[in-house]
Amino acid sequence: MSHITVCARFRPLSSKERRDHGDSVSVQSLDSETFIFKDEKEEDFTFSFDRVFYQGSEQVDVYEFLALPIVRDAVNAINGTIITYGQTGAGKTYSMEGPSILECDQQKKGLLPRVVDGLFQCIKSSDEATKYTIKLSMVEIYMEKVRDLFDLLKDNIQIKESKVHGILLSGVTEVSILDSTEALHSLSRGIANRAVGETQMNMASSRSHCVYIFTVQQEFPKDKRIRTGKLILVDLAGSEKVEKTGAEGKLLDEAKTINKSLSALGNVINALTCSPQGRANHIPYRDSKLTRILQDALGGNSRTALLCCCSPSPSNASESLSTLRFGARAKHIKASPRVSHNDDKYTKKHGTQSPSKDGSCERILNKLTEKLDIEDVNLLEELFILEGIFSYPNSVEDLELTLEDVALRTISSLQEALEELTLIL
Ligand SMILES: Nc1ncnc2c1ncn2[C@@H]1O[C@H](COP(=O)(O)OP(=O)(O)OP(=O)(O)O)[C@@H](O)[C@H]1O
Repeated sequence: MSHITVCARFRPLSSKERRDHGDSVSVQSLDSETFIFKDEKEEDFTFSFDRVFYQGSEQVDVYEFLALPIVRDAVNAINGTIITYGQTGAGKTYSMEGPSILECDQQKKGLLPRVVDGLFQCIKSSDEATKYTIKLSMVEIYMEKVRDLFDLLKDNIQIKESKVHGILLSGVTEVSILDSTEALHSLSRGIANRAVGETQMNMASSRSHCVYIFTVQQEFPKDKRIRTGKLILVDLAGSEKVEKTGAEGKLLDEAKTINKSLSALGNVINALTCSPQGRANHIPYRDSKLTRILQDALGGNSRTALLCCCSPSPSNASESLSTLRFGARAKHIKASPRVSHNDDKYTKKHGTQSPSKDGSCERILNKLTEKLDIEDVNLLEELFILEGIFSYPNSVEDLELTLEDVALRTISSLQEALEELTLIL
């Protein structure tokens, strides 16, 4: 079963497009899921998506279909990702933010402010005893560097991987948000910082990927159990081809980097799509910062929604066609979301991922082989794998993450042992 929701959205014609081509459009609706698209050579292509939002569509419809199920899941510790894809000017930011985060009429509010409202509404209607904490981080990926939008001095954030928390942005600012108003002010601050950075670097927002990360933590007072759901929204850089931008020098470098990271995204999607059922083949997440940040999101423990934004005008037909093809390919991703417990017992029970030993394990085991029986070594190896200690720390942060992983797993083992004892007594 596929857990990626792929939708297409056509924005209204712009005044320039109207001037150039009058009211003519390349898209002919068949129903709410299927349409015929006419390319530059007047050839017809039929596309089917989970939902198609035509020119007159409302922001609320996009939110309710695409985002609301993911928001509900995030509050229940299932990770979620919402991505807007398309050429510059296709409506990605309009769909994501609306005309403005802080000041815009209710009807035009974009996904972000609606997601914020949705999160707090879900929390309000959930079990009162459960304690929720929501944190927000905002980063921008520009020229393969990750910049903290709440602290512009942190302009080269490193991406780390923890067995418990999955993909992490090392040292990124996390802002605690207590209600919708506070969240919107924080988002607006991040967006304003993005503009400041752009001026500093002489760059346009369409040339970078903007990533919004909401971390929703649940604490159950009865047993102090903690579950975390991560909700990531990504407003991608424009997907137009390099040659069409007519770029030179720095602009050409930017365009190439964007194309590289978007094709890395395409390659990851392809690898996931082509993976034989139940067989783990190599997924090239490490080929770009974007795919690395989205690793958890695309690879399994998440629900993902992709909004393919297009211009309906014949003047943009070739770019719209490539956006739609990207979406059609993504539709084949197979992923199974799971609840993010802060231990890996679930994974073990369900057998979705088994830790593999890497060089550090091998090094220690080789050394031990010299002194111990092969049976002892085999037992140790089993222990390594069970404990999931398989990454050799190459920095203090890595070491801290590994220790935290082990500590959390130990705590949860103790909790489980205590539960079992309580049942016996
Ligand atoms: N659904 C829509 N309804 C009304 N106006 C829209 C819609 N989508 C986009 N627009 C308008 O079209 C223009 C371009 O949209 P937008 O800035 O969202 O594009 P974009 O894909 O984010 O481009 P960039 O890559 O430059 O960020 C804006 O003026 C926006 O207000």
